[in-house]
Order: sequence, then structure tokens, then C-alpha cells
Amino acid sequence: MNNSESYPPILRHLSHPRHHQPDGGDPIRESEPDPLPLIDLQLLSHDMNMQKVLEDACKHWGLFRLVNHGIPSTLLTQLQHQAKQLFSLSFESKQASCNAADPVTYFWGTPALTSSGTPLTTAPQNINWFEGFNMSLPHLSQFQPQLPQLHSFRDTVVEYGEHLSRIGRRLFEAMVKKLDLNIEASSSYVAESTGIMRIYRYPKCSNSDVGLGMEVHTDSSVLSILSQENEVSGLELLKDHQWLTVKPVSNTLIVNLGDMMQAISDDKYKSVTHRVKLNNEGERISLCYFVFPDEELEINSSNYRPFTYKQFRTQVQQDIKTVGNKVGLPRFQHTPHSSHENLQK
Ligand SMILES: O=C(O)CCC(=O)C(=O)O
Ligand SMILES: [Fe+2]
Repeated sequence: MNNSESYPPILRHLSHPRHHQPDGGDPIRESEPDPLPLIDLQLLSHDMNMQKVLEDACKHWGLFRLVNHGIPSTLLTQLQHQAKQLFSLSFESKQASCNAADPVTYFWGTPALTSSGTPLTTAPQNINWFEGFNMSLPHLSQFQPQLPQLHSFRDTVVEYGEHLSRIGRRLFEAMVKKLDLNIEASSSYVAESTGIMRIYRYPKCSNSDVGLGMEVHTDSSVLSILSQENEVSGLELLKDHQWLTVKPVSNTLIVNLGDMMQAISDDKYKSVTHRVKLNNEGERISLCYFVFPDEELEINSSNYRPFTYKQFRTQVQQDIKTVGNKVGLPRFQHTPHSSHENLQK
């Protein structure tokens, strides 16, 4: 089997006609030094300067790079290696490996999934050029996969997931401290029962006209934590009307704030708009962890009417089916927003 046959058939034809690409502003500035805010997790508990850097990153970027996170580098490289092996299996075996009732599902072409991890629509408006596995972390350790490769991967992801939930909680606590919010149980806002892990593989592509690896969107999460250990770049964030590359730097994590964090902070913090471009250097593998509030927890703020994450998710799914894309937070503003120019996931 050649590598192309390990991709879903629809992703094997990278010569598709041009798809609509949302206006990207200026081209990526690959050669410039990394401009992202840098947060040291170990310093965060006691260093006021670091707390200020975090506050500014949340207000003005919605994204930062995290170092000293406490995850052994061997675990990060092992994950990347095992993910690569998993993706290199034939499309048919990946497809047959999970079904909708499992905590692990296989999907491609669209990031919009139902809460059980199956694609929301069978005919997405644009193809997103990736394949992925979606894993519900709380149910993962009991999962008995058919594919032998999924056994060792499951165990590694369970271990990684424990680190991420620790990191997510610490970051959230440091973020809300700066907001003077009266949040008693931060565990309901970054609820372990909601943790999702996704791994993605984006094909190598020399023709960026085919479309995007992943469409322009904001995440619905409170926080998303990304690991990109394979040196192929692709992720970009929108900052001051320009797309900036989020370079892969070994042993660092990328944290982005999602819509729930923006709502909890009453718009003081920002849910970052981002996308993934295809790359002609090689295929790219990324691992993304998402954490959400407890489904039934009511989020109260002055800019939005009270809503639960469950209501938000239902609205997003309804909009994707009816309008064709996510509208997101503007749906919950006191005065409904009329311009939905941002395509959000
Ligand atoms: O693959 C990436 O780098 C980003 C993925 C992403 O933005 C998402 O899953 O929401
Ligand atoms: Fe995202």
C-alpha cells in the first residue's frame, strides 16, 4: 500500500478545483521570529510578571505558547510516533476500527461532529483536508479497540490526557484570578467529564489553491491545548487582520482560548480565530485537547443571555445544518448580531 492509499479516497485527489478561501490578509511571515506570548507554567503560580503576560495574552491574542508544562518530552514524541503509525494504516482498516457507539471515532473532511463523534453533515460545504480520530477521554481507558495499534495509543493518550486536565485546570485558575470573577468551583468550568482529544493528519500538498486543511473557525471550548511535534507548520491565527503562523516548536504546547472562555470572561478574553493551511514540506500531524464546562452549568455574563454549554452546542449544530456554518457567540448576545462574517467551527 502506498501512503496515498492510507488517506480517505476524497483526500487523495489534491488537484480538486479551487475552493473558496476566506480572505487571509497578508501572507504568512515564515522567516520572522516567533511572536507568540510565552507562558511558563511553573512560574505562573508565584511570578507576577508571568501572570501579567498571561492576562495580556488572553486579552490581545487568545493564544499562547506554553513551556515548563511538566509533560515528559518522551511522552510527546511517543504520541506523535504512535499517531503516525495509526494514520499510516489503510483507510479501510481505520474506517472499520471504530463505530459510533465507541469513545473513539474516525472522521475526515469536516471538523463538525455530533457529541458522539460522528460527522454532523454528510455533505459539508467545503472539504477540510484532514482525517482524524476523536476520543472521549473519560471513556477511553475502558475502550477495547479492535485495532492492535489503538491499544498502545489508547494507553498513551490516557496518560497524556491526565497531564492535560491538570494543565487546563491550572491555567483556568490563573486566568480567572485576573478577572475577579466569583467562580467557586473551577472544576465545573473545565470539567474532566468533558475532555476530548482529537488527532489530525493533514496531507502534504504543493498546491495551496485546493483549500484549507481546516477552515477558519473559533473553538467552542473553554481551552484547547495543541501539540504539534512533527515540525510541519500549518496552524495560523488571525491577529490584527493578519494571519500569523503558529510554528511547531518541540516540547512546547499551544493553548488557545475558545468561545466559552470568551463568554465566561464577559468578552475581556478572546476566542481566537484560526485555520490550518496545507503544507508542501510534508504531512502534518497534530493532537488537540478540548475542555468544556459541565453541560448543564449556566454561564452568566453581562454581554450574553444565560446559557449552558449544552444549549450552545445544540445551537452550533443547528446553524451548521441550516445556515451552513457556525454562528457561535453572536447568537447569545443580548442584541442579536447581524454580521456573521466569521466562519466558526
Ligand atoms: O490541527 C491544528 O493545528 C488545529 C486544529 C484545530 O484548530 C481544531 O481542532 O479546532
Ligand atoms: Fe480549532
